Amino acid sequence: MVIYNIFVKEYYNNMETPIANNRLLLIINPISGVGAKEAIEPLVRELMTPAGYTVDVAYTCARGDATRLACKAAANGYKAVVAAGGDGTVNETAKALCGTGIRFGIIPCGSGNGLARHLGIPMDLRKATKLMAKNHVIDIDYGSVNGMPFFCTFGIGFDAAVSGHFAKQHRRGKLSYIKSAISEYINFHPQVYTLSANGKVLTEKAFLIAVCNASQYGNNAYIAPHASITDGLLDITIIHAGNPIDTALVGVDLFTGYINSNTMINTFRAPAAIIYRNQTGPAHLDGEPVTINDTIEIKCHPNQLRVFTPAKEKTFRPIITPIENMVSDMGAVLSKIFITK
Ligand SMILES: Nc1ncnc2c1ncn2[C@@H]1O[C@H](COP(=O)(O)OP(=O)(O)OP(=O)(O)O)[C@@H](O)[C@H]1O
Repeated sequence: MVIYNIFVKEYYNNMETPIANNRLLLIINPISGVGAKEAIEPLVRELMTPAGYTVDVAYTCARGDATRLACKAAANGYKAVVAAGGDGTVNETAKALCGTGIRFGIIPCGSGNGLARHLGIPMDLRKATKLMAKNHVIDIDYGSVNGMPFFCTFGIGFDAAVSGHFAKQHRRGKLSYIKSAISEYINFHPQVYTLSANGKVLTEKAFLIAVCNASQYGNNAYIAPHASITDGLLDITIIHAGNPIDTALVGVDLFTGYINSNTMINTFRAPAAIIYRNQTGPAHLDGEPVTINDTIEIKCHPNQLRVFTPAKEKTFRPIITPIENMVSDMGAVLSKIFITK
């Protein structure tokens, strides 16, 4: 912790004078995911320097650091900011960059990496960095909930309960998510929500309501498989409360990409929505637990964040895309083992 504090202090000292050239700030969250982070800094220097960037590096010490660092970089004329972490780090960093035109890069090393996966950014760290070095960018939408931005998904109900449980775990990574989901399911009670969008109002007892800018929660769990991140709309998925067999089938469809055809689901697109519930309670923004009001105002903000992405956008195909992504994940794990050896 002391070492990381020194890193942040050094970075702030270096930023006393405004910088006007092609500076890139790499923000590394040392506790995200389960992998070691030592290789990231040299990798980014090696690949982004020939791409025309001068690389500065800062490590986060606590929640909120990535936002403070990215704000400072924006104020000091940095041209690109890269977050190495999971969706929480991506959220904290990206929210400081919306509307600035500063290029935002993701090196996915979190537990879920939902936004990176949606954008087609490789899970292999070298491949993800090589992709940034190609300098291809698009402007993506983001969503807000009572003024708080999210880039991947926002949810209330079961997914919020899982993110609350996950945040208390000492170990991060996929396995901790699975453990949290099982332990929350046992005591979970669905609530009644009233949702108003596109001039219609509906009231129902739901297992969860997910509002999606991107197609997945992370770990290839496709809660809105056909969501576009550049259409100015949010995909709203309501999962009805059902019995354990219904829920298990929704779970299967979540990973095969067929959730939209499951009879327990109601899904639609809207540029904005309001959800009412009986009381203030838990929710999650990009997997980070928050407590929010009984009245939840949701909006889409089109084309606000400039992100490094692959040049070609892939169309989602049920079964095929999940299998392709699983294979590519295995490749990333193997390459990690190979590099550390
Ligand atoms: N040095 C630190 N010590 C403790 N927490 C930190 C530190 N730096 C950042 N954080 C917080 O760690 C949390 C988790 O980070 P992040 O979401 O990137 O990883 P993850 O949860 O493993 O991945 P994902 O969100 O993809 O599931 C964030 O809320 C972030 O604010």
